[in-house]
Amino acid sequence: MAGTKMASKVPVIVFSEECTKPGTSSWAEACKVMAQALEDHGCFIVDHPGVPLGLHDSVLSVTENLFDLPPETKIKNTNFKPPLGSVDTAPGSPLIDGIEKLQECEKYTFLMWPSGNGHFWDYKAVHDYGKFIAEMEKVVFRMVCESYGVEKYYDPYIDSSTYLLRFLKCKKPEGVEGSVNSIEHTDKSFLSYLHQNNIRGLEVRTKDGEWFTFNPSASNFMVMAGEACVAWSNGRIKACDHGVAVKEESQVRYSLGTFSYVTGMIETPKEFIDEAHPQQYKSFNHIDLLSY
Ligand SMILES: O=C(O)CCC(=O)C(=O)O
Ligand SMILES: [Fe+2]
Repeated sequence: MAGTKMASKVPVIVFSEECTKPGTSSWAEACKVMAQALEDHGCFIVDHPGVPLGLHDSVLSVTENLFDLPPETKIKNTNFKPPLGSVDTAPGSPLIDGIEKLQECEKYTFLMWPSGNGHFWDYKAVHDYGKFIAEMEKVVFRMVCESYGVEKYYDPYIDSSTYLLRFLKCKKPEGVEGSVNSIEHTDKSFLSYLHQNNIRGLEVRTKDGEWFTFNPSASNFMVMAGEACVAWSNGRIKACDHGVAVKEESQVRYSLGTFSYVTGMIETPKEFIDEAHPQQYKSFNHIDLLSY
């Protein structure tokens, strides 16, 4: 299949140059695979050959440095955004709200490292990562809009969407039998993008109810629909049920959860509504959903 490979039940879409060009046959094929995967499992994997060289290593190295900071430093971040995802949302868990904006990355970095130990590269790496995800969302959302014939909603959505990055750390303590599990949940984001180091852990529930383990790599991103996307699509798209189960002992799993959300109202396009599909969700403010 052009631009896509079915390595597993959760499809992998290769974001090659050809595939990310609207109008090509691989673009059309990817649109189909993406919409079907979102309806079936609420997720798909993007294998992105265009990840800038070194971005994966540099952003994970910032993640490690952040977790090495003392709790009294981490707690200085008073942005207790209600959870967009559901894992490790304790005060002080590192997060940057508005990762696509350089000044937000800068502000957070200086809050964490006020003595400034030459951390320009850190916030630059984090910001580059944010920009990269925001660009990926542009392709993903354009494909989604095209699949459902709702292209006119693309611009207003992209103009009002923003990205929250949560850094996550999980380690299975020595001597514990089985795996260390997080709770199974769906996110409240519009879309979530999960990327991580090489310690496996992320599991998603597929259409048939089985758990699928994400195989991490520097170029792989799990893209999941959150509850806001379900409401927007009038229930056509499913929210991805997922959790984290770390089985490898003494290994530290670092992951980056980027959650897109809209600063404003989520409204179901009328194209999703007809007699057979009556409107299921009233318009709502996305921020209100987060505190619900
Ligand atoms: O660590 C992960 O890969 C998953 C995190 C997650 O599901 C969340 O924060 O909502
Ligand atoms: Fe989540």
